[in-house]
Amino acid sequence: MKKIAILGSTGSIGTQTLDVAANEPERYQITGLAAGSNVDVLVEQAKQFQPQIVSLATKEAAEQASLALPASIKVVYGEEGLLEVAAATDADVVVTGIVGSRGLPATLAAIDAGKTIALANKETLVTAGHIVMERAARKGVAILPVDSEHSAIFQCLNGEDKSAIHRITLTASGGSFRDKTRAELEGVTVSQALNHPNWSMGAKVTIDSATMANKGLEVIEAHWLFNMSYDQVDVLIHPESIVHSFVEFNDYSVIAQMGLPDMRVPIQYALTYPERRPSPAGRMNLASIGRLNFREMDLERYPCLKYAYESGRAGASVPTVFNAANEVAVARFLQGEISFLGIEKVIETVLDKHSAVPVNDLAAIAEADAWARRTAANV
Ligand SMILES: NC(=O)C1=CN([C@@H]2O[C@H](COP(=O)(O)OP(=O)(O)OC[C@H]3O[C@@H](n4cnc5c(N)ncnc54)[C@H](OP(=O)(O)O)[C@@H]3O)[C@@H](O)[C@H]2O)C=CC1
Ligand SMILES: CC(=O)[C@@H](O)[C@H](O)COP(=O)(O)O
Ligand SMILES: [Mn+2]
Repeated sequence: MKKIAILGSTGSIGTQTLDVAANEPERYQITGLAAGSNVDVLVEQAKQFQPQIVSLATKEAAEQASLALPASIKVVYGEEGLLEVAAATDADVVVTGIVGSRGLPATLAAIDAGKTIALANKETLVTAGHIVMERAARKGVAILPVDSEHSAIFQCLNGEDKSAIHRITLTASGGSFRDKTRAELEGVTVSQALNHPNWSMGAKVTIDSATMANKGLEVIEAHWLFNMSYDQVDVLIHPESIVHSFVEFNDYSVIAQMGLPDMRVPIQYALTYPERRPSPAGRMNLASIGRLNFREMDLERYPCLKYAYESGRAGASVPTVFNAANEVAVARFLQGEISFLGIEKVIETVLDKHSAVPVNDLAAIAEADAWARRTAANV
């Protein structure tokens, strides 16, 4: 029986994790669930999975949930509540399905408590990859990728010697505007941007996918997860999202991982690793897909990816600033405050204003993050 705590249980990753668990209920026990404001969904989840503890973002939301749940389920709230779900249950694995760098303290708390991390929250590694990876290594804790591309690379690398890897390639669908020119991006709407062609995901990652900032975050995530230099991490446009990523070895043999775009496969693999189990996902039929397409990435078309590579290579506080500027810019776009092309403008302006500083501890990360958020809010 695998015991699981889920941070962000009401979101896209969280609900699909529970789908995986419900598919083989005898194999999983849900020990904790943390959500933001969606009380109704959290209460339903708690009634079905009977965790030891649930957490919501605010006291009011927690009080509402308490009224609907049996006394056997502890209800907590706020940052402390989130940390309690991350670290204080007897979970073996913590699934990090929260959005943004706000997931960092809970991820670190789970590592400190010796929990295996099933990592979906890529911003955690972008903002503080050196701290997270060092802490996990010191604690002997595994960080298993949930992000589809990184799960693919993880599966392709299975047991291979790192010195045998030439490079890894992350595939990118191109997002909701993959067939539009830059000129056509003027005036696109939020609802158009939220219409991803292949994946059904939360709003932030869907917008990141359209700007290609998502692939930028993923390049930095891959750098940390697989200890690769930025020259070894490539990106290729693949509109069908069937080849989830691939590894090229020194002998020029290439191993790719494929399947229908369904996050329940990488989520489940992080939960069952090193075992494979039948999953609730559909089976791929290449004959009916017929054709797979690939095209070169264009950094002029997708400047957010260029900024991500530059930020990753610069290191120090720059990836933290890139991530925070992007988070604020996406939130401003979703609120109708700035245009779609305004997202890249905000990131570019914040990066231009920033002078890199060392970020050796969490206080320095928090300072760089806060500076970037303040600056991005006023561009
Ligand atoms: N969705 C996907 O397919 C993929 C996602 N990822 C990554 O996974 C992460 C999650 O993405 P996704 O599931 O799409 O996001 P969603 O927006 O769908 O879900 C976010 C979750 O976080 C919860 N949350 C918000 N605020 C708080 C808080 N203060 N405390 C605790 N929980 C909170 C939300 O709760 P509530 O709704 O109750 O407010 C919700 O459960 C992101 O980093 C994303 O980049 C990576 C690969 C694929
Ligand atoms: C499903 C997943 O892993 C997302 O992060 C995905 O990467 C989005 O697709 P694109 O970034 O390829 O559009
Ligand atoms: Mn991904």
